[in-house]
Amino acid sequence: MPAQILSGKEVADRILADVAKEVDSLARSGCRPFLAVVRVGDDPASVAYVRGKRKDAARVGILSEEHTFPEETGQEDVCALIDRLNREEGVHGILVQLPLPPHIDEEAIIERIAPEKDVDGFHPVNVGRMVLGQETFLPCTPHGILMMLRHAGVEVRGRHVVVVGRSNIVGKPLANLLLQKREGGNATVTVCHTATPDIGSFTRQADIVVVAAGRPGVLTADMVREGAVVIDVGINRVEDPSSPRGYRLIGDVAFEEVARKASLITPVPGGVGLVTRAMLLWNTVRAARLAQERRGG
Ligand SMILES: NC(=O)C1=CN([C@@H]2O[C@H](COP(=O)(O)OP(=O)(O)OC[C@H]3O[C@@H](n4cnc5c(N)ncnc54)[C@H](OP(=O)(O)O)[C@@H]3O)[C@@H](O)[C@H]2O)C=CC1
Ligand SMILES: Nc1nc(=O)c2c([nH]1)NC[C@@H]1CN(c3ccc(C(=O)N[C@@H](CCC(=O)O)C(=O)O)cc3)C=[N+]21
Repeated sequence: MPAQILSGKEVADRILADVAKEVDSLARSGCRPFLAVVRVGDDPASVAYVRGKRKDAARVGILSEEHTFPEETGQEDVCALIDRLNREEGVHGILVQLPLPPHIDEEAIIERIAPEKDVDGFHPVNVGRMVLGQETFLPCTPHGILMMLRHAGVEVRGRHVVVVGRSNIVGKPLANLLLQKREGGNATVTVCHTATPDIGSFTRQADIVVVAAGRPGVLTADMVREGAVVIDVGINRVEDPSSPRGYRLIGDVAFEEVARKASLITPVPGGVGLVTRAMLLWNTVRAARLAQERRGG
């Protein structure tokens, strides 16, 4: 039986409808949510992300501003911009696109962002709060994946989830959220990475496989159990002269063959990425609301 497609569009549209309502309510009290995006260089997945965010923000009435630096920009210039954005009352969310070029100290940049404006949920304070199960900005991609599973009626509790990838922005926080003793969690979680020998021996045991490796073809049909749920996070560029941009985006999963075996699978494009964007705007309106409350509004 070929898999059903778990589309990100439907999930994202629902979230964005809620976000738009919250934007209206904030606007009535004189507050317009504002997101600042900082990009250094031209990482392809970041370019795709920025393009999509701008579109979604405009659609729900969130103001967004992009600061784009050339690849060779130094640490101090990026820090100076973050300091300024931290001070600006009208800026509610700050997102620095990752990865940063190798000469820039990524950790120092993330720590520079005021935690209350860290709509990515990457600041150590927010990561700590998340791990402890406290209220905070949840990282957008892992949170979006939980929303997609819930939307599709996929029960996570008691299931074995195998996550391929352990980055700070996807794999690690996702594994943590799935593990937590609360709604949307309670899974048994295995995390694979480049030091894992024979990843297939783990993914074949999974009820749910999430792939966030950043390499096409990391998950093939022989690596999944019949009826598994497959979530593809990867965003990879492949040349395609027939497409207007000269390239198209594909995920990390060998989609055609895996779809023949899985029960449910997310597409790329049109999957996790769209929901990630919606969760970011969700965090942005929440940051705006919290800022307004702090000012006594
Ligand atoms: N759709 C969306 O919303 C988003 C998509 N992305 C995309 O998802 C992908 C992953 O992103 P990100 O987590 O930031 O990437 P990173 O490159 O930071 O991390 C990749 C992780 O995957 C592991 N890995 C890489 N290759 C393999 C392999 N062949 N087998 C097993 N493990 C492997 C790495 O292991 P090790 O730690 O050992 O190096 C690492 O832990 C990228 O394509 C990115 O563009 C990212 C964020 C959001
Ligand atoms: N600080 C930071 N936070 C991130 O969350 C972050 C990041 N840096 N760096 C890059 C990766 C990648 N990422 C994507 C999110 C959505 C789409 C997305 O919207 N994809 C559309 C396609 C868009 C298109 O076609 O251009 C889709 O899959 O349908 C893509 C990529 C977030 N990331």
